Order: sequence, then C-alpha cells, then structure tokens
Amino acid sequence: MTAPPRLEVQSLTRSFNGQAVVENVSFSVEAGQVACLLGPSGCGKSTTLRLVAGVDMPDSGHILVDGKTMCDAATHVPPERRSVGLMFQDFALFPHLPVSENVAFGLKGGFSANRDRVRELLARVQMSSHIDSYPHQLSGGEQQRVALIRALAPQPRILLMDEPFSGLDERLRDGIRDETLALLKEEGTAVLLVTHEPDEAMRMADQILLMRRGRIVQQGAPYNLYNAPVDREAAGFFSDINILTGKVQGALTNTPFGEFLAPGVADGQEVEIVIRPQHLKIDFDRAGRGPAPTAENGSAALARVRRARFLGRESLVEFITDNGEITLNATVPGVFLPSADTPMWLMLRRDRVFVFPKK
Ligand SMILES: Nc1ncnc2c1ncn2[C@@H]1O[C@H](COP(=O)(O)OP(=O)(O)OP(=O)(O)O)[C@@H](O)[C@H]1O
Repeated sequence: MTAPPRLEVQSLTRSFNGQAVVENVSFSVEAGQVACLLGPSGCGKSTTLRLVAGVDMPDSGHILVDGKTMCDAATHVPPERRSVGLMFQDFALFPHLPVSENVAFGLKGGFSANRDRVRELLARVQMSSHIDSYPHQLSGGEQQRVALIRALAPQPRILLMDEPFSGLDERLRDGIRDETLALLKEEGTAVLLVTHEPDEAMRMADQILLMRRGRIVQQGAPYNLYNAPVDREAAGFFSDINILTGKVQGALTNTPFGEFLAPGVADGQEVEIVIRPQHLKIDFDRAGRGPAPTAENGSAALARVRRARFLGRESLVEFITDNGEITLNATVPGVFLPSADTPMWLMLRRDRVFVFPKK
C-alpha cells in the first residue's frame, strides 16, 4: 500500500459574511515537495494557509496529515498538535533572545538541551559564527535564515510559508530562495508556500496551485502551467501576452497570420488567440516580400515598428500590422533595436499559441 500524501486538503470552503473566500479547494502535497499557492491579492491564499495551520476553521472540507484527520465536521486538532511549522511575512525573531535560543525556541529544553541540532542547522545556512548574536545585529537576509531554521528545528511534517521572501532586498532574494529550497529538500518536509509572484512560484514549486477568486483554477508543474494555461487569465498571469481576436468557422479562425485551429468551438463564436511576446518570429522585409508560410509558423503578416525600448538583456518592440488593426509586442535579444517605422514580417509560432473561446 502506498503511503498517504503528507498533506491532503479536500473540498475546503470558508466564507466571511456570506461571501466564499475559499471555495471547494482540493490538493495534496507529498513529503519533500514544495507546493505554491499562487494568485493575485485577495484570492484566498492566506486564508487557505490559515485553515491548514488550524488557526481558522473551514465551513466544510477535510484536512489530513499523513492520512490522519486534522479537521472535518467532527474534528479540530489544535494548531500546536498538527506538526506544522510556520514562517510568515513578518517572521520577527525574538529580539531579546540570541540566535541560539531563537533557533531552539520550538524545541523542548531550549538551546541547552538541543545544542547539536541547533549547531547543525546554523552550519547548514552558514550562520555558525552568529550563534551568540542578537537579531538586531543581523542583516535582513541573515534574519531570514534564522527564521527558516527556527521553523524547521522541530522537524515539522509540514512547513507553511506566507510570502516569506517579500521583505528582502531584491538582489538578495534569488540567492536566499535557492538556499531555502536546498535546505527544504534536504529536510524532506512538505511545504505549502503562498506567493503572488509567478517568478517565485516558478523558481520554488514542484507544484503550482493557481488560485482566483477563492478557487484553484489550475494545478500542476510550473512547466505545464506556463506552456498549457487553462485560460487567457492564467496565460497572462505568468507573462505579458498578445491577444488577437477572431471568429470561428468550421473549427478554424482566419487571421492575417493564417488559420488557427479552434477545435470544439461553435461556428460564429469569437475566440482569443494568445501568444507571449518572446514567441513571435520576426523577419526583415525584402522588397515587399515576406517568408513563405510554414506549418510551424503559419503565414507572415507585414507590420511596422511603432517603438522599440532597450531593456538590457532584451528589447521590447511594439509593432502595428500594416492594415492598422493589430498591435503586437515582441521581445528580442537586446542587441536588436530597430528604429520606428521599420517594416518587418511577423509570424506566430503555432506550438506556442493558445486559442481560447472568448468569455
Ligand atoms: N477574518 C476575515 N474576515 C473577513 N474577511 C476576511 C477575513 N480574512 C480574510 N478575509 C477576506 O478574504 C479575502 C481573501 O483574503 P486572503 O488574505 O486569503 O487573500 P490572499 O490571496 O492571501 O491575499 P494577499 O496576497 O493580499 O494576502 C479578502 O477579500 C479578505 O478581505
């Protein structure tokens, strides 16, 4: 028999003042896995986390840890008995305690009874030399590391993290995220991390739980969410997108860039054709002739540069098609910065285009 998931959440619902803030949310997280609750502000991420922690009660649904019920209609295991570690945005360390006692805070007997574990954890985040320091003597990144190992010290079955990196300087963040991830993997705990930043979720998650208005709209590996978004909003959450519209006839829609398949969409229904700026193909104009159509890229449409901005590693080029109807943004390597009005041929990579019925 296979072991149950470390954390399992089934049909969780929570309303405030008659308004469902978390609605029918289900997911599971395995030991050693990082799951990210990702979504815009107010979509219900933190409420979900608080229900799992046990500091709030759902209206309905089940929460199980290692197959044991923590919460359902008849049961409510209090937070301190759920074996859940917490690391929140304001991860404040105790200012009057040295690092050693901060790390040992959740351990029976404090530092004196747990010297080895505390020293081992400090060494793993390169903080051994700060064992006697007080929080005010540490940088933001160092405090973050102490907060992380404080949460991990009691070896929780599950670690809950709410925007844990948002207080950090942007230049520090990537390094600390990577370090944190490495330590979490070594500890083998199951992690549920809340973030509103797609980049953070892509970097940290084995599994992304994309939330919108209280519901999970898509869940899966970062690669799948990015490359097979469930709708236009999901596509747009991960990067800028271009949107073309068209009408369907015979499961196809015709555009200046050729035909696009729209399987299962009724005749006359409008669709949105979505493509990310980095997936446009651009070709120079050669005496009014563009590249021949291909199965891979469809037909080329003539467009002109409206403006181009150099962003460092890449440039952002805004085009308008020659019929004046479609505006498209393309990102290209930063060495390429065409001047306004340059005519160019644009193609849309068929394997990178998403077609959605217009809502
Ligand atoms: N105790 C409460 N009483 C009333 N409304 C609440 C309560 N807690 C949360 N809400 C509401 O529920 C909604 C979701 O809040 P939640 O904090 O879960 O969102 P979030 O996705 O974590 O957003 P953010 O990223 O801004 O923290 C918000 O509209 C919030 O105002």
